[in-house]
Amino acid sequence: MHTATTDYRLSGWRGEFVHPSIEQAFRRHSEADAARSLRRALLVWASLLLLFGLMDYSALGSGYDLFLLFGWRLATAAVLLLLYWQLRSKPSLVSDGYAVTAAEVFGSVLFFMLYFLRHDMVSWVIAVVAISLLALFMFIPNRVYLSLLAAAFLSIGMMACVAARGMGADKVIGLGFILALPTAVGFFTALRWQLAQRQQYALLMQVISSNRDLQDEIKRREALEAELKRQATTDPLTGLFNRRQYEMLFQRERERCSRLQQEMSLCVMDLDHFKRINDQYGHDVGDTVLKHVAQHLSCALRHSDVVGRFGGEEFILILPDTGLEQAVAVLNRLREALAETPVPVQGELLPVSATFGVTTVQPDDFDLEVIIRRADQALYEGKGAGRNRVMTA
Ligand SMILES: Nc1nc2c(ncn2[C@@H]2O[C@H](COP(=O)(O)OP(=O)(O)OP(=O)(O)O)[C@@H](O)[C@H]2O)c(=O)[nH]1
Repeated sequence: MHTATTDYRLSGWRGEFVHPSIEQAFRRHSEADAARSLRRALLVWASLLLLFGLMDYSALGSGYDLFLLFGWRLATAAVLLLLYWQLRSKPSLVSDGYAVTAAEVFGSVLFFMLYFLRHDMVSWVIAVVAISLLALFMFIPNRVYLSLLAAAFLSIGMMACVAARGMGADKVIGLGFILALPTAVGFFTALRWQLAQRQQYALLMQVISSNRDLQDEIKRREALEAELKRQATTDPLTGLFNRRQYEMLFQRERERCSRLQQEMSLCVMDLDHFKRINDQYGHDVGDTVLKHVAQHLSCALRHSDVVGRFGGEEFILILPDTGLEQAVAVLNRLREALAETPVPVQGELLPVSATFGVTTVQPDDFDLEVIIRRADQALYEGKGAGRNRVMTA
């Protein structure tokens, strides 16, 4: 389960997520892209600044005014390029927005200078200021209110310049209205853009989260399926194959061995005097012994052999690609190892032994019950002959 907040509500007037941690996550997510587009914009801005310097030269010729203007252009371009360079290593500058706002305020001063020094293009300056006001909102993603500050500085500065040149109050106020228009358009466009970006991000996060939940659910179901399969095919106490499973595996191995013309043996194994263990130590100890023996059988036999619990303290061993003589040798080794490995219970070492009845599966042996009965008969004889031995049938 995911504990992180999933409160994707948006504040319409701030243009941000209501929850600060979600807002931060969004900014981290979009930072690299935003920094890339801001750097591109800074480069264009710096290039235009320098390019328009050529027009200053043709209008003013060489002189103090040109040097002043060109000096400011160079200084602004340097600030913009410094920011461009900084953004490469520190894309978080785009999210906090202050450095970009400072650069914008610095760059705005050029318009005031142009207004005073380029008498040939006074009305042009005002038109360019109006366009720049719009552009301001595009330069600072996620910080629409900082853009508003920079826009206010540029607008009020421009109005002050107009007033300083002796224009009447009606002209100054008129200019204020003219500049308020692109500011309002820029502000609301940026606000809507910010909201749209965040809505898209919220959708993306919800899809990712749903996918993750789906993956978790698939994993949970796979584990459940595996567990159900395990329960359906194994004996709960020993973990060995249950009757249904070893019957199925027997048929598969029998067909495979007959196809490859290999021999195959089947053995029934029964613990000796197991009743005594139960009676003397209790049923729980008896269970512990059964688990120990099951573990022993699984480890000692080949991976291709099939070990199942036949019932009670009886086990069934299916040995593919194994003739009778070979099976007897294997089972004798198993028997000896079992007898030599007492089971530790209640601080004691409990000796355990078993009797084995083994038979070879004949080509006309199709019925497992018949084969088991044959092996069981040998086992029965082994019990009668004193137990702890391997008997053949
Ligand atoms: N603890 C435990 N005992 C079981 C389980 N299934 C069967 N038994 C016990 O196994 C014992 C089998 O006893 P018997 O059939 O008399 O055989 P035995 O005592 O091993 O004697 P021999 O086979 O003749 O050597 C009985 O006491 C059953 O109760 C089981 O799952 N857990």
